[in-house]
Amino acid sequence: MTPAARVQSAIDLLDAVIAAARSGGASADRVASEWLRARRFIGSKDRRAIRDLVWAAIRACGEVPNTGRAAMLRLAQGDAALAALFDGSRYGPAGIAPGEPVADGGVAPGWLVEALDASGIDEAERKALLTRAPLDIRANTLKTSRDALRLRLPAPSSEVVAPQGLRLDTGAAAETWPEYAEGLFEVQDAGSQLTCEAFAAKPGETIVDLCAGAGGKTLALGAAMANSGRLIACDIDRARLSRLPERATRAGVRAETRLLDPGKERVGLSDLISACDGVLVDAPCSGTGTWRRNPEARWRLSPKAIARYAQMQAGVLDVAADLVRPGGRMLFIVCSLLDAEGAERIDAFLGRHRDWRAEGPACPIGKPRGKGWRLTPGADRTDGFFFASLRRL
Ligand SMILES: C[S@@+](CC[C@H](N)C(=O)[O-])C[C@H]1O[C@@H](n2cnc3c(N)ncnc32)[C@H](O)[C@@H]1O
Repeated sequence: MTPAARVQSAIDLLDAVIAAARSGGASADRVASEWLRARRFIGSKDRRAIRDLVWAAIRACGEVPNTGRAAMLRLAQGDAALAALFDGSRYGPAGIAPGEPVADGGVAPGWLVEALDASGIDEAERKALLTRAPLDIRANTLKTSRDALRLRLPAPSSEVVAPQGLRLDTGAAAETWPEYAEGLFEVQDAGSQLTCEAFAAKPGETIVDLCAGAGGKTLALGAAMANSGRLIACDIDRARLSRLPERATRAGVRAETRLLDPGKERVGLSDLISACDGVLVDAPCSGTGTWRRNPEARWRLSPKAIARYAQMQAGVLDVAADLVRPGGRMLFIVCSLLDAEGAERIDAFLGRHRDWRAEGPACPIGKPRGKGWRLTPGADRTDGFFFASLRRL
């Protein structure tokens, strides 16, 4: 493929990503995988170059662009070599017409920039939300140690502040390595690892991971508990939860799974009311802290969506509160940096539950935010998280 043909392919793929974002369809990652699967004739170097162009264009556009070409033109505004590829060559994009529409730049839609600003995320931090994320892994202490793992890995790594964390170069194909198949490590952002550390699950405890999804954090809790005690992973999403047992088997983690009925969570959890030492609430959220990995997610948000997430967060917090024994604890986590999904949710929870107190979560990096704690890509070089540690009196 010529460089210009790669640009035109990236424009075509962007059109598909934009259409999916507008209609609430599949994520950019899935759209790209399907688009490339249907074009097997495209070689691996070209695929990588097309993907890189598409993701760079997504990062460059704060609002959902009208067309893939307008998005690519926005990227080309800061890149003369890219602009020169709009040369009308065979398979390449047509030349740039005078006054041709260019997509808006910026970090995010205006209302969202304002909401981040009001939540103490300044311009430098907002820009950091769109940098490329490193690839972090967590040594699985059920099977190895961080030092032993480091010696076995086929690529260089550096230690991160999370006690079992290692950082690899972006793009390392870690999930294809035999050490991954053996369950010696999991791919998990260092910030996510630190939230699990802050929860401090211990052997012998009864722990519920209420919003377990496919088990990213469940596996870390299982390792911390050394498979002693009871670990119950719950979710309302059958497809996500069904991926957990296979991952747990690979990691050697013993965990029960429970599919809950939305709105009737307490029915499915009736045997665990006031019976848990701890409940982890990794609540559904807008994901504003994970734009480094999913930059197109910011095209899909709306004030209404944030309000819906806030309502869901209040709901799962109240369910979790019923499960914790007196003296027990809960850790609320969101990968969002908006106060509406973080500090404000905790204030509202404490207003509804007078028998609960917030405790400063133990974390070696980050900053306090309201009654919780925050990790940010700019200051902490992790995904963005808000988390709060709560104790039942
Ligand atoms: C942030 S994701 C969890 C990610 C997961 N803990 C991990 O580390 O990979 C939030 C999850 O909450 C689930 N969820 C939403 N509402 C819920 C509810 N009422 N009860 C339990 N889970 C819920 C969603 O299906 C989603 O899987």
